[in-house]
Amino acid sequence: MRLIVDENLPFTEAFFGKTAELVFLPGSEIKPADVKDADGLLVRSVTQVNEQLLQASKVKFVGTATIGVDHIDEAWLNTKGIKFVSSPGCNANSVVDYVVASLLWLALEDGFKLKDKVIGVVGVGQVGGRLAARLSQYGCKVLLNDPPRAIKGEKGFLDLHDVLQKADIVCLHTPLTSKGEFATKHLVGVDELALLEGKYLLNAGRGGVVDQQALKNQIKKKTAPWLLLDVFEGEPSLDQELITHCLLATPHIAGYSLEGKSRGTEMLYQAWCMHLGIEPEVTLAELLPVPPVDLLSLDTACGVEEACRRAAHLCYHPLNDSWRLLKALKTNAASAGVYQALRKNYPIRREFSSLKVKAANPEQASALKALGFTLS
Ligand SMILES: NC(=O)C1=CN([C@@H]2O[C@H](COP(=O)(O)OP(=O)(O)OC[C@H]3O[C@@H](n4cnc5c(N)ncnc54)[C@H](O)[C@@H]3O)[C@@H](O)[C@H]2O)C=CC1
Ligand SMILES: O=C(O)C(=O)[C@H](O)COP(=O)(O)O
Repeated sequence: MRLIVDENLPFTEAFFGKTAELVFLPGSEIKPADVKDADGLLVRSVTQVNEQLLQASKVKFVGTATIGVDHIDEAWLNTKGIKFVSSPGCNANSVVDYVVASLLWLALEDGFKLKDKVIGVVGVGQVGGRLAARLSQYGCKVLLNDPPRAIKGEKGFLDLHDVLQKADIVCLHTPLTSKGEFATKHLVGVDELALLEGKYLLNAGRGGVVDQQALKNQIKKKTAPWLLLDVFEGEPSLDQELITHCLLATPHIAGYSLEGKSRGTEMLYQAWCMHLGIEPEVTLAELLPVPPVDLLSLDTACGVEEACRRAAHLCYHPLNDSWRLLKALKTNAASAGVYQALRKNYPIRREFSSLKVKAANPEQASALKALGFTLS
């Protein structure tokens, strides 16, 4: 068995080594000649998997270690009987950690309490659902928009414009789709952006969900929302003018916790074993290293939100990623190269749940638990 593997998938040797010969390639450079004699292909979001790539190959198994599947022509794979698997939810906690860490930073910088804000969540699936749960348990008022769920009769959802009007902070967590009743391409366009003036807009879904040109026009008119963007239209190229305007701009790394990326590999390994009709022998639990900080012990002098912020930023501070991106873009005009290099050399980052926190009082304990930390 021969597997072509994106070199940015962690633990592939440990998971797949006994079952196949592995050929590692940069994901954006995988070509038809590379996959011609392969049995399987393991990718991330940067490989377009379609007829052009696979028509002359004998690949019978394609796996993406990502939640998003907008880089995969699933319909074509289906017609060819090629087994396709994605990794639903693999890095959802990582994205939620990213959002929570970002909002706690924002609250400090802009002088508000996160708990006092109304948060709109657009797209209430694995990511949006977990984000909404954490924030509402923390005490925020959370407004939800998800028409595909609402139309099935599920309760608790509002119309998009209602959410944009009523929320102080809007977080986008839909997939990118361009067909069908609920297509999300440019879901946030001129009219929606007009409702967001003076508010905060965080996008950690896909860049194309926001009409970037409309956003840039709004920036010129000084009516744009404050932006926290992890994803951009046209990646890997980045619009430097837009990035300069962002409060936080990160190179599509919201899902890049070690746990999140590795869970993707583990999910593909389990699907590959099933495809081969063998029992999985390796688990992620035995591969993950011990987290670098064992225990955070908080003092009672630390206020509840400050306690959460300290715990969050001990695990992850989004400003580090934003600073690295801005700095690299200042010294390098080729934004695609900067984007790719930062993602390829991403430092190890652990999820909130990996940190044990000793709270000083019950208020701290319940807020920390709500936001995803493990209480000691
Ligand atoms: N920035 C990053 O690093 C990451 C980004 N993502 C992106 O986040 C997206 C969401 O991930 P999950 O929550 O795991 O996916 P999911 O499939 O569990 O949830 C997506 C939700 O969006 C809803 N939705 C679809 N069309 C909509 C519309 N027009 N308006 C409002 N809601 C709509 C769906 O009904 C669903 O509930 C992924 O598709 C991916 O593109 C995912 C992981 C990491
Ligand atoms: O899972 C997803 O969907 C994501 O957006 C991934 O975090 C993106 O990672 P790459 O595949 O682009 O490395």
